[in-house]
Amino acid sequence: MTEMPNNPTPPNPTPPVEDDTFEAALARYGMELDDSLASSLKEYAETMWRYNEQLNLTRHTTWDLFVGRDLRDCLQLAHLIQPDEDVLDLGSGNGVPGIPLAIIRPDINVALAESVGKRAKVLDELVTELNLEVPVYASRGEDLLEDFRFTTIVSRAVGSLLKFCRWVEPHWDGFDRLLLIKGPKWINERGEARHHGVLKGLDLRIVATYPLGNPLDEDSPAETNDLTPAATEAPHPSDTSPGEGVILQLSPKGRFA
Ligand SMILES: C[S@@+](CC[C@H](N)C(=O)[O-])C[C@H]1O[C@@H](n2cnc3c(N)ncnc32)[C@H](O)[C@@H]1O
Repeated sequence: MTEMPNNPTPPNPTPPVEDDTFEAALARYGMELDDSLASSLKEYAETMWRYNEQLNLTRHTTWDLFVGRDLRDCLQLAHLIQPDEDVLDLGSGNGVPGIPLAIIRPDINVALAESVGKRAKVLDELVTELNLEVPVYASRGEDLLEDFRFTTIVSRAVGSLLKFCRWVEPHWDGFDRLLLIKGPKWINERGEARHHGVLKGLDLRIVATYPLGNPLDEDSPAETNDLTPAATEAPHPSDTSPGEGVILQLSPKGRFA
């Protein structure tokens, strides 16, 4: 007769793992992408995560974070760019938003600027591996504006509004507008920028707002499938809830009437 163990193995306390696949995360966030676009974006994330094992590029290493934060920001941004624009991603780091933007919008020209040489080298290898025609500059983005012209500079998680305005202030002839992806703290950043007078002569508009929460979290703001940009007129700050992401557009007054 087989002896029963004294201490039988307890039931596995780990809760059932959610379906952690790209496709399941897209469905959770209500994003419908065509198969070839989804496959290119998935390839980007998987390749970037592989490089992330050698060099710290991102902390967004689950499909929920990639889809809910990185991809959501990039899809919002993609709606705001006109065909044929020359776009610079300033402070590209892991390639967000520039690389997904180049994949989503093959009709525009995207370049990446990354000031840390090792990261720029990895970005260069990454775009080569993904067969993307995206130049990577190992340089401070604002310095590139001495030699190149862009229609739009895009950026996420690189510097406060104050810092950005100071960096690009001497270079407004080198580009038409800035599109900055920001979280709820943008209102404080605007206060700081105003306090230092760096917004004088500039138009600041909110050109997109969208919920940041996880759709599985009941406390998070309601998710919508509407990826169209929100109003182009800046609403009152209280119109954006604490859980919202925004895209801010800055341009010299009167440039975009
Ligand atoms: C926190 S990471 C953000 C990366 C990515 N944009 C994202 O949203 O995940 C900021 C990156 O910007 C780079 N950086 C900071 N200032 C820069 C500048 N003036 N020009 C180019 N790169 C810059 C840093 O080296 C770093 O890799």
